[in-house]
Amino acid sequence: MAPKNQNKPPLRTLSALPSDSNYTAGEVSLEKRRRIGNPKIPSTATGARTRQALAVVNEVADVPPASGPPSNAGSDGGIVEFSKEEVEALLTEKLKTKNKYNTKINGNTGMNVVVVLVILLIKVLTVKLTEVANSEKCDLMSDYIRRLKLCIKWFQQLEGNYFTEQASLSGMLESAEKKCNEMEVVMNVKEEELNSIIMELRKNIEALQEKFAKEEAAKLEAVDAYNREKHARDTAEKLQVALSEELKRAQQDTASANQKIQSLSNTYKGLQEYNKNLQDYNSRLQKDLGTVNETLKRVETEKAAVVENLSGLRGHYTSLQEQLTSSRAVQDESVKQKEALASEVGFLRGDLQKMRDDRDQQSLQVQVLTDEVLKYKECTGKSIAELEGMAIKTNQLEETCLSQCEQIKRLQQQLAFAEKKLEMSDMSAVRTKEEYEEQKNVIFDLQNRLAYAETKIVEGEKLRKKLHNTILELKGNIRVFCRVRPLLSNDAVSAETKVISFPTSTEAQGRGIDMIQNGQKQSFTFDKVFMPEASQEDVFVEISQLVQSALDGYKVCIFAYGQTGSGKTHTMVGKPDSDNQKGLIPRSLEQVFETRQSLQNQGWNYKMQVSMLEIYNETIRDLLSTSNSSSFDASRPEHVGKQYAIKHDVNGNTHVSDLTIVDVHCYSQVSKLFGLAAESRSVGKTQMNQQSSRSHFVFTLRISGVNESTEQQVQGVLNLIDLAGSERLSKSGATGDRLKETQAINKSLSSLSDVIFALAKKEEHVPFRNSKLTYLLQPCLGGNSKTLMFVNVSPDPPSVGESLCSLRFAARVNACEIGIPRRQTSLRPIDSRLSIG
Ligand SMILES: Nc1ncnc2c1ncn2[C@@H]1O[C@H](COP(=O)(O)OP(=O)(O)OP(=O)(O)O)[C@@H](O)[C@H]1O
Repeated sequence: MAPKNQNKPPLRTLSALPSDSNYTAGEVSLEKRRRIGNPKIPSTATGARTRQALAVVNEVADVPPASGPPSNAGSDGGIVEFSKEEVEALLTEKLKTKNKYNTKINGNTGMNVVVVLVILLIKVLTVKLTEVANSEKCDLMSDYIRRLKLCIKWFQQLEGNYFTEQASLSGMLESAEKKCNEMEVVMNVKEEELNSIIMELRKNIEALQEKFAKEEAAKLEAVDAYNREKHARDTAEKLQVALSEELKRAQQDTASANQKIQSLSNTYKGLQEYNKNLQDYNSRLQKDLGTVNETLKRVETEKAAVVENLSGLRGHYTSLQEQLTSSRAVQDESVKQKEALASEVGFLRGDLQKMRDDRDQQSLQVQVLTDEVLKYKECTGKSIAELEGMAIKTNQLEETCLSQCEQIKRLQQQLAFAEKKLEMSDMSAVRTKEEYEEQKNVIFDLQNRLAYAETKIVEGEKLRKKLHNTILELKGNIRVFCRVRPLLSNDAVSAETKVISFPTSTEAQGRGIDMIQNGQKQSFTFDKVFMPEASQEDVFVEISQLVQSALDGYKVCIFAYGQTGSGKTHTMVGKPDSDNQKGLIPRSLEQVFETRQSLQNQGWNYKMQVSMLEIYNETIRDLLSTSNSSSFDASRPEHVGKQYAIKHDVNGNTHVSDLTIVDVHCYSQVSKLFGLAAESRSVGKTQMNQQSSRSHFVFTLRISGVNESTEQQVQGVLNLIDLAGSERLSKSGATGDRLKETQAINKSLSSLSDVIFALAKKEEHVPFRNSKLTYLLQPCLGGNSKTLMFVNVSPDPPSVGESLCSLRFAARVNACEIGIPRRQTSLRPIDSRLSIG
């Protein structure tokens, strides 16, 4: 970096200052200073003035003047200028004349001139005072004093001028320095500006260089492109030339083909004309044939006329005979002429003989020549054979050539056809590509829409699940349906003994049931009451939503509760092979598999597992175990060691050890499993429809669903249970094993009832008795699980007591669930039989 003062303007020396008015005084003062303080400076310009000034002094001091007298000599008011020499002369003069007054002055030559002069003046005054008497020298002294005064005055003035000049110079110097500083600031600013401009310019240069490089590259590319284009153009031109030649040939071919076409068309026209002529001819012939036929007819008529004329002609014949004789006379004359001519022929024959002789000689000559020719021919025979061979070969080659030419033509035609085809396929490929691009865009659009629709579906599905669950929750997580079976043929039927009726009031319609016992009517209300005529389908419609909940990942438990023979098995199982009579279990499974199929499109993949067990006398039996036989025997080796222990994990899933769990993919598989289970039940298949079921049948479907696209997972359980029929111990009259059986059933039903009842009341503490059925179902009964209880009722009058028992329990559950306070219900406490342990 340049030093700071480098850019400063050079300071002006006084001598370098311009000669404008501001500096005039300075110049004058400088000149004066030179004259006074610097004796070395030659001052020829001031020589005249010096002499003039000295002249004034010399005139007074009696010094011979060099020029005329000074203008202001002797005047106190005028300013007399003194040069250094004059001042020195003045001092020297004084020293010469008055050396005795001041001997120290020589030693003070270096003092200030003014001080010296003042001292001198004082001394002179002193001398004047002391030596006033000396009148001779008085005048000289007074003159000398006057000049000294003048000199002092001049010096004072000079000094005053000098100070003012110094002040003005210092002011000028300051202003110059100020200006310099300002200038320096301006210069600094300008320098910065210039630096920034330089930077910008550098950047511009770099950008321009980059641009230049790019443009250079672009130019090179353009040159390359130009070269390529040029090359392409050359080849195109060559191609054009070749093509134009081909075009010419093609045009010639076209012209010849046109000519051929012309000739062919001419021929065709000729043929057409010929054909036309032939047709005309044919028509003419047809016409002629007509005319000939007419002529023939005419000829026939004319023939008759001719026969008529024949007689006339015979007369004419005789006249002709006469003409014949005259003609014979003429013939005789002609014979004579013939003889004359025959002699003439004899002469001519002699001439002919001569001619023949000549001919024979010539024939001999020809023979000789022919022999010679034969010899030649023998000689050339071989060559001819070869020639012929060659000719044959040539012919063959020509034929080959012709066939090849034809082949070439055919190939050329094929080539042209193929080229056309190629062109067309190129065009179609371009079209196909365009279509492909369009299709791609369409597919992309569709994919976007699909993704959007899928997200919508997923959202919709979530909403549906939520709403579905909300609806079910509003309906109640524990619901109770009552189903009354129709009277059977073996039921005791009479109009008077009708024990069940259904209220028709708006409030209770479809939900209420009245039962009469001993003339007293008892009313019950449920979520839904199915009358005897309700079909299996009607019942299923009401529970199908729960099946959907199981697919949505909830635990669902549907069971049928009721007295023996009230229709539990009919409701839950029915006749699986009959479309109308199949029960809830087959229908639910059908729905599950149908829904699984439809949900597959939404990305859901379900795994289904089935297990079926029976709880008989508080013993769990695996109905799908292949080792099962028609009757259960705990002592059998295959049954030994299988504990079927029930365990619940932290996730609320139930596991039964050793229980057979089968993966199923369709309803038919489950149907087969039903057959297997039926054979394994404690009541044999053949006895199933005749005997009451004395065990609880638990069908469990575990549903694991994964949706990979939405990364959702569900774990649902569907328990479908056909409970054993309840029976009063007092009524059953059972003893021994039958008594044990009934006690076990009652105990488990009582336990289950207590749990459900507690859940319905939303009690925090759920009672649990030592019942395997209750323990097995426990996770499926509480929390967010959905429970549906069917209370099956028989309309058979002898069953009224049992029916009332079931209805009371179910009605209480229902009343608790829908929030009716316990004291407002007119229901009696649960039947004591349910507490029997
Ligand atoms: N809604 C109905 N319609 C027609 N018949 C029915 C109906 N309900 C039950 N039945 C018939 O009544 C009889 C007894 O029914 P079911 O065996 O289902 O009773 P249950 O309650 O299962 O008896 P248990 O407890 O002794 O097993 C059967 O013959 C059955 O076909």
